[in-house]
Amino acid sequence: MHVDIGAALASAADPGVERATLEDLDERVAAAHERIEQGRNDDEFGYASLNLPDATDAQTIRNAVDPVADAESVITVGIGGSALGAKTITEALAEDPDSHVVLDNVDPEHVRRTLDGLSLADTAINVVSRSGTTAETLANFLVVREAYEDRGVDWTERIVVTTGESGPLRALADQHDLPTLPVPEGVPGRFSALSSVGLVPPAILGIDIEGLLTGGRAAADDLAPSLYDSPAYAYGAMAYALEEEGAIVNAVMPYAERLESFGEWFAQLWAESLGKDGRGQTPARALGATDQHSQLQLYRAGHRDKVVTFVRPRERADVPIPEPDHEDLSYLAGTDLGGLIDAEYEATVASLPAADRPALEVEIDRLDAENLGELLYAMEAACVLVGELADVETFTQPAVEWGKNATRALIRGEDTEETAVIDDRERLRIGETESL
Ligand SMILES: O=P(O)(O)OC[C@H]1O[C@H](O)[C@H](O)[C@@H](O)[C@@H]1O
Repeated sequence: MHVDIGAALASAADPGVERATLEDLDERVAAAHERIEQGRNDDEFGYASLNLPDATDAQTIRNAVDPVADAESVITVGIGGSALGAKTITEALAEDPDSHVVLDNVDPEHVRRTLDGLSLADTAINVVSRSGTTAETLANFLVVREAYEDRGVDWTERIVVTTGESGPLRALADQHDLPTLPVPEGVPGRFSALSSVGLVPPAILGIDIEGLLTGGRAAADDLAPSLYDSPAYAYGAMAYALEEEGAIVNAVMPYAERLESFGEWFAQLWAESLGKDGRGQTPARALGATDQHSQLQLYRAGHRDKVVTFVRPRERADVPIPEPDHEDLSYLAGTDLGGLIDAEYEATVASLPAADRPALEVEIDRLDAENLGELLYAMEAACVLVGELADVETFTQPAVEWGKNATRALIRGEDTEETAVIDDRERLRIGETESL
């Protein structure tokens, strides 16, 4: 993996980072690296995430999924960090991307249609909740369970549960004697892709989970006390410095359909980890080349509050473009779709500094298990570095808890501080037909 920061230097873009600023920042990167290494050595909460490539035992995961390894597809019941890692990995690496279905939302129509469309006898259930208490996950689990029963399929034979030591999900797993994997100690959900939390569906679908861990290990070995020696830290340091210069939006634009969910995973990582104390880049999601034809207008000519992060695999399987039978299309003769998407990538990256707007490039060799493991780990390390530089509590998410508590109180019909806020919130309804 490598990172190119040239198009985000002040000589190329505004907002941009002066080389002198980077030199100064490099000393802070060295100090942050020392702090991160200390945390890793002590397996401290959060920092322990960066030890997962060594700490995760792939064989334990393979043993746990063995009873369901014949499944043709997997349904994951989980949300946020308990779903997005697995979703990202299977979307990128599974032979059939539709073989992994994620029920993270509780939109009833979506849940019903998803279950109706699956052959449940051939579908393994992967239930994941670090806390074991998340309402969406527990509710969907009960619905999924009943769907299996209704179709005469023994769900207890098709399931793997990943959860913590306590909580309702753990209690249910014990009660029904279900195969259960633990969540890793000291690792917040959004940092747990390279653990049982993210690797069960890939293992069931025959993905090289050992390769993912090998890639993670390679990225860990690349962490160094200078941003000039470490692609992950170079990315993190630039993201931090760009935010300081006003780039408060980070639009992640992979040039690979199979990396579309990577943008979703990155968004949670960045937002929940760094959105604190009145700061943090807002992650935006785009897909190359598709969004060149929609969002790019804003990125080149809108507010000067953004950096675009381009991500691409350098090699990919190709599809030749058939000989055109119209002279206006002769420029496509002898080319292929890979050549076209690469040309679009080069053109779009260059188009940003040409409009005085910053871009960062992250390139991996190809989209395989090792390179994906490297990419996920490197982005986690970059995020931890930004947290150190910005001096925020990277590994907590107190602002999310408010909504979770309020939802639970509403469902239970309790009067709490949160429900009072909901009752009292200001409204100015236009075109109201009837009150709820
Ligand atoms: O794994 P769970 O405990 O079910 O949590 C799932 C998600 O819930 C919350 O919204 C947290 O903010 C996320 O960080 C977490 O990934």
